Amino acid sequence: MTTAAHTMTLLASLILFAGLGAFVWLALAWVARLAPRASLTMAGANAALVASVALHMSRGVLPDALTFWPGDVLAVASFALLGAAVSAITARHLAWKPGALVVAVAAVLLAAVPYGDDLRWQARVVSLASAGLTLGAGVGAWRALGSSGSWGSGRRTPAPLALPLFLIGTLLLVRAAETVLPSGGTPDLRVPGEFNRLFLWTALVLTLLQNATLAFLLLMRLILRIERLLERDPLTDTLNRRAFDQALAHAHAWLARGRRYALVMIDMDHFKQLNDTLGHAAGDAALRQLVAVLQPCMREVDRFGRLGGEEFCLLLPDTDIAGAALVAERMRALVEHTPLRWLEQDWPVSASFGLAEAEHGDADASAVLARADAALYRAKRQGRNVVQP
Ligand SMILES: Nc1nc2c(ncn2[C@@H]2O[C@H](COP(=O)(O)OP(=O)(O)OP(=O)(O)O)[C@@H](O)[C@H]2O)c(=O)[nH]1
Repeated sequence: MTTAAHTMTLLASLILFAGLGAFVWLALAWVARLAPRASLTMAGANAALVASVALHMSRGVLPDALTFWPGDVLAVASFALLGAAVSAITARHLAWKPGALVVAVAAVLLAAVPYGDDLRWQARVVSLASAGLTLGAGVGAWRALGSSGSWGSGRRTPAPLALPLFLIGTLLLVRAAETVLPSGGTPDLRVPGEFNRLFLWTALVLTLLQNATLAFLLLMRLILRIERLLERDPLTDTLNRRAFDQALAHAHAWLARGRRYALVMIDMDHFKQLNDTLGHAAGDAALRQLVAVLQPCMREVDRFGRLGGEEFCLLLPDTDIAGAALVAERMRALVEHTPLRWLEQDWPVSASFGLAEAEHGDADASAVLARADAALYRAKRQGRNVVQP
């Protein structure tokens, strides 16, 4: 049989868990400086939950004006903060406005009906608002995780990571539904009863799960960021040599299974002269501009890397040399017509292009790369600003 001591112990455990959660998130934000905005918001979500449950437990001990309405508003605020933290981690933008709006509406609705013996209206408002916020956060996280290039990483992350948020939202909906059932128990969580006992046990587990989910999302984001740093050239944000070689080896492995590919080797013309005349900073700007100008000519499946200096290479899967020539010619014309704006003057820029298509006789990708390089060399010999197959 459930006694009042049982439910009070469960409520105290909830305070302990959420309090610990708040402490850990604060440490992550202040000591480890790990996603400080999201971590602080999660600390806030846990702290609001602690305050809300503590006020709930103090009903009848502290003045009603302090424990009822403020406690309920804090409960909704806790879920609003959870939603904001999820957006800060998955979308890198602290979307606090929708949550603040829900808290404000809930606060008004809670104040609309006086707190008396029957607290079902208030329980309904708190549960529905919190469920809406949590499910909203779940949908946001699901979308952000599942979209290609999630978190700017260029690859998909498993959307089901957002599932715990749906679980918590559903539990809150059940709590709201319970208040409309004729058999529904009292919404006062201190009162002993099977439903309250079950609800509090589940809430305990889900509080842990909620914190673990957010911590896991944060870890995932960190891993993706490190992966990105490892494979990107810091100046131009294209693939670095190692990552490009990997992509190339992968494409070459598919050649045996009938999937062709072509390479476009790109090298800026007279880059040393530009560097010497305008300085290294202008050279860097020219390289970044070159990448920005070329990017619209690429498909999502193409891989673009910086091989070194002012030399780049574009890998075009499922493309023959004629297709590569079309792309390269479009790129050449775009580069030629986009001068570098430096010191309020336009400086002409151009690039040379060498092409190669993978052939079944190519032992490995370096043979294809060598042919593209040789073609590029011919393009330079021809006077530059040309495409050479
Ligand atoms: N600003 C800048 N310059 C770089 C970078 N990496 C390499 N360089 C410079 O790029 C220049 C390359 O010069 P070259 O290989 O002679 O090429 P080029 O002057 O373009 O000559 P062609 O390719 O024959 O037209 C050198 O001066 C390098 O110092 C970089 O990241 N930033």
